Amino acid sequence: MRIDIISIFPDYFAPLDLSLIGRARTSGLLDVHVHDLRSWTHDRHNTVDDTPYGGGPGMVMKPEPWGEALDSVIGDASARLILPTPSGRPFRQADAERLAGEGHLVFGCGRYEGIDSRVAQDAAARMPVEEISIGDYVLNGGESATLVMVEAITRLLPGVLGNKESAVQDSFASGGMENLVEGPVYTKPATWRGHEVPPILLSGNHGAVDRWRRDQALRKTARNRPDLVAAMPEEGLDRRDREV
Ligand SMILES: N#Cc1c(-c2ccc3cc[nH]c3c2)n[nH]c1N
Repeated sequence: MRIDIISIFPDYFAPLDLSLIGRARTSGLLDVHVHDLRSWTHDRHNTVDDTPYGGGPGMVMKPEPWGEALDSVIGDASARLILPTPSGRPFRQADAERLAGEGHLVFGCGRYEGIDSRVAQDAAARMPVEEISIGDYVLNGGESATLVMVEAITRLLPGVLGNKESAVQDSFASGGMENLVEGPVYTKPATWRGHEVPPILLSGNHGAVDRWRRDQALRKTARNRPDLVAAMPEEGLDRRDREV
């Protein structure tokens, strides 16, 4: 997979040199390029914003630099443009799984009051464009959202997660624990500050451990995410599972 990221704060993406994603880049599993939007400005102040038509507070990102940047970065017809925005469709695990199957993703990181809307309109004539939000809270720009989405997507690529990590047991992952959050996890020592590891986990009875883990995941989901429990089909859940 190739990922291009366009931002006025390219240094924001230094974390993509670290850990599993950094290793995936080094090994060639993942090809990430970060671009400074100001590279496509031509005035002495490298201007990327201007006042909004119709008035109102703040500034809007000018279309010209974005148009030139996207023309330059998107050489192939297979690219998909992702625009993080608070007004976008909610980003879910299913989106991460879907986008992990793409060959080329381009992330356009807005700032200020956003990017001139004609940029998405113009791009949509040439490629799929998705406006996506990572949650119902306000950030100062699209960079944090892009980091979140890049991590959620690229960790699913074959070979990125090592033997020590697993995408199967994750919260929200498919494979029988859909729509459940993860239950509690434990490691050595068996006793720590008087706290014992649940004996079932030391029993060696894998069937009983799996049932216990699903029960714990259901309980935690009911406690922390009653919205997910309410959305579950009736079969497979008893009254106790719905108790907080
Ligand atoms: N995704 C997302 C966002 C944002 C966001 C994204 C882009 C810009 C550009 C200026 N302000 C922004 C906020 N806020 N909250 C989210 N969930």
